[in-house]
Amino acid sequence: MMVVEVKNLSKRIGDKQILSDVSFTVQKGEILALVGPNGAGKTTTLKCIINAASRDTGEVLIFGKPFEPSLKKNIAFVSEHRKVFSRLALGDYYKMYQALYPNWDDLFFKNFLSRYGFSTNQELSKFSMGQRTLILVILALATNAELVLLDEPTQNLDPTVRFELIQLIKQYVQEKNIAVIVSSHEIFELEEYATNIAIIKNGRILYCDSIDDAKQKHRIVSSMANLKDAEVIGLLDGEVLVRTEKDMGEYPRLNQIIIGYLRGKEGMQEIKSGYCQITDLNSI
Ligand SMILES: Nc1ncnc2c1ncn2[C@@H]1O[C@H](COP(=O)(O)OP(=O)(O)OP(=O)(O)O)[C@@H](O)[C@H]1O
Repeated sequence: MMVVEVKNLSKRIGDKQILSDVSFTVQKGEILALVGPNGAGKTTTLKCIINAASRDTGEVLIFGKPFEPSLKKNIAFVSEHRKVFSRLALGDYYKMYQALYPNWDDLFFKNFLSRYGFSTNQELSKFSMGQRTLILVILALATNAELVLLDEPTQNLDPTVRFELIQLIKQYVQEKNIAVIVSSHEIFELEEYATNIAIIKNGRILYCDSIDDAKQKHRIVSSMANLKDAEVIGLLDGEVLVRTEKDMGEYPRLNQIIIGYLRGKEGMQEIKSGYCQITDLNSI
């Protein structure tokens, strides 16, 4: 079932085009990773989905409908800046979320509290940035909302907590059959939990697909390979990411697909007669 449909979203601020014709969909059971460099438009896209930022053109449908306030109880969002109300304790947040979200999963949240031993009397603003990130992501999952948006959910987390959180997100999506959109720079860890990928650069989606299909459709080949039946996507160190239906080269890992699209063909002198030549890989 379709949870989010983003159709041809464009947005300009002043004379800067922030988003250009952004389109993708997210279904139940999917974890879509929105990846791209700083300033690519990831946070703006998330904000447009939850109606926290305006758009110039395009459409966003959530559960098949344009945004309306009643949808809020079915959407949870963890923002990039982890802003929290000063003076509100973790216990206050717990009560607030419980009241706002009718499907609140109390057992899940209580298990989390006992697992980490966090005091509900401590002000949320007094937790470390990593602890605050963890708490806000767990609060978002405990809402049982059918759409969860997480901006950089593993930022500032130590490796153990990061691993546990990734497992929790994965397990939670599978068990509850919800949809998650994650904005992330952590391209090496995405393979562990994302099911779909949307690569964004300069406000444009360069590629969007399920990760399994993306791997099927691309190959890593030598820079001197015959590329007659392949579309060159981008350069990796000494190798090339290509899109092809031919069984050539090796299947890529997700991070190679992402880097290939983000780097593009820059540094490639020319592609002629089916062969590509690399000029200076160190310049990429
Ligand atoms: N309110 C604003 N006024 C002016 N420019 C803005 C505003 N909000 C965002 N931008 C610009 O829009 C672009 C996209 O920003 P956005 O925060 O969506 O990127 P991002 O991909 O989330 O980046 P990061 O990975 O650094 O968090 C940036 O160039 C940013 O400077």
